[in-house]
Amino acid sequence: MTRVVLAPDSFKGTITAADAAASLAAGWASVDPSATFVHRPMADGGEGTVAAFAAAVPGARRMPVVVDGPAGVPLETSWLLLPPSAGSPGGTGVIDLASTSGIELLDDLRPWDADTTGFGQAIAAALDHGVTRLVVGIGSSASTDGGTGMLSALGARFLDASGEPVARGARGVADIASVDLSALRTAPQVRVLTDVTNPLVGPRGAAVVFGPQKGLDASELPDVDAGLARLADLLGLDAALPGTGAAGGTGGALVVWGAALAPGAAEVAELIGLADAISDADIVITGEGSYDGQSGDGKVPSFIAGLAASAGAVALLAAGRITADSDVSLFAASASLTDIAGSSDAALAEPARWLREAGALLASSV
Ligand SMILES: Nc1ncnc2c1ncn2[C@@H]1O[C@H](COP(=O)(O)OP(=O)(O)O)[C@@H](O)[C@H]1O
Ligand SMILES: O=C(O)[C@@H](CO)OP(=O)(O)O
Repeated sequence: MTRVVLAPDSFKGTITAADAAASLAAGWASVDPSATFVHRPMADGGEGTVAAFAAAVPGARRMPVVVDGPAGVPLETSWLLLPPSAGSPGGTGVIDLASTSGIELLDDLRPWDADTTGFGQAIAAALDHGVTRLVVGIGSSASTDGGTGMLSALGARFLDASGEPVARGARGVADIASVDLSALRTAPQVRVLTDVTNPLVGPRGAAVVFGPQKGLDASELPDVDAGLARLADLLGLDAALPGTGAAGGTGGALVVWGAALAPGAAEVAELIGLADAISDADIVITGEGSYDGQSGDGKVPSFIAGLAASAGAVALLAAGRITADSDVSLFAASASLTDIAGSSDAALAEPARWLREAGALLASSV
């Protein structure tokens, strides 16, 4: 009897990690009906982080909240309440920025006006509930506001040269002349799961690397980058610190709030007990939308491959696409939905169908 752990990341824009895991399991079972399955949908701090905790932690409860979404209109979303524990008698609040201020919540990109206010409002709701610990995931954001929206929702004030509050979003960052943190709410224990380790500014910074996917033109990047650099100066933040550039600079804002940043995949794996789940597994299947040259250290698939290797389990990969510059040598076998479906469009259109096929293919390959 084969013991299979399913631990994919979400396939951004097409299928959640939980649904990807279910499809892979169904495909595997069609070839190997006696196999047993443990579902551990993964996340890296970006989209699906709350869902990963919800799937893995008994007694976790979704807490509805209405926030100012990235489109500039109210958004019904939720944060997750984990039961009280020895280290956190008031319970733990899990919030991911992707669910409150994420790029997937937009029909049309708003690079200058989307902001992270909604994320701060969800954090405030968890604090109001009385949680004594926060786990927050950042990534998949719609904005490059340096986390000013989040800090504003927690009591900070960002003022222009005349002492007036600046506009929300990246638009206002350039106008910030002073910052008033006197009414900023006190942070409890906060663990931040960052999906990338980029610094706040410079050629690998939040604006230059992630601004274009949010809709910024190449010609606009230097101004946004310079605004973030000035903001870091005003906040006394080290703009070179790894992770400060996650989610449009929200990583940096969380450091200012007193939080510790940690690479998301490893931290999510630890918090959902993935090593335990893998310890007696024969096979571990992971995956993500695009397995490419950037899928190196820290991303979900390579991290899972390492965990599988240390547990003596066979690691397998299913990805929407697998690019030529990627390293698949970490896996005993891999399956590309694009190859199985015959085209990228087909793979994008029916991810669950092709993930079932991938599960069957992988089961036949070992
Ligand atoms: N079902 C799919 N088939 C083919 N490609 C996919 C599929 N789902 C997602 N992708 C590709 O993966 C990209 C997202 O990559 P992903 O690894 O999920 O996110 P990230 O890089 O932010 O962690 C999408 O832009 C898309 O091109
Ligand atoms: O939100 C962002 O700015 C980036 C980096 O954190 O997210 P993603 O890696 O999902 O593109």
